[in-house]
Amino acid sequence: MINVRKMLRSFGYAIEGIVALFRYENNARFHLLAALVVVIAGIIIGLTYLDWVIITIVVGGVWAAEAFNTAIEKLCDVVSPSIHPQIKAVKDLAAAGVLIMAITAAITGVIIFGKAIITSFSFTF
Ligand SMILES: Nc1ncnc2c1ncn2[C@@H]1O[C@H](COP(=O)(O)OP(=O)(O)OP(=O)(O)O)[C@@H](O)[C@H]1O
Repeated sequence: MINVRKMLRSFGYAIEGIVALFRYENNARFHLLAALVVVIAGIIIGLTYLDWVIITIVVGGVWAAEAFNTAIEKLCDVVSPSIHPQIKAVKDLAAAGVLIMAITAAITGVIIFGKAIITSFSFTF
């Protein structure tokens, strides 16, 4: 049996996590702002249906990576508040995950917006 009440409670905790992520985490706020700029630019330039699907997946990926990274950082700070080489490795790897996803998003953006700009230019001339 699926316990719907338990599912709704878990959903509420996840929403609390999203609110905390964007309220307190500087990098997450930057990624939120970046996504906003992308959406505005996408509307202005008139991206296609498929472009929006890809951008949605990539933006969601960056935010999710940021959430996992923040969770790992917080866990590390509880487990080992003092300096430890393994904690450094864990935090650096978690941060690498975000960077990899952010670079992927940036490359995706260049490809999608590059194509859209070239297409609109070839219409103008
Ligand atoms: N306990 C620790 N032991 C060893 N190195 C650490 C430790 N805590 C942090 N570091 C090093 O400092 C880097 C930054 O860690 P920190 O927890 O300050 O993350 P941050 O990216 O600055 O995020 P935030 O600003 O949200 O705290 C880590 O990637 C790691 O290299």
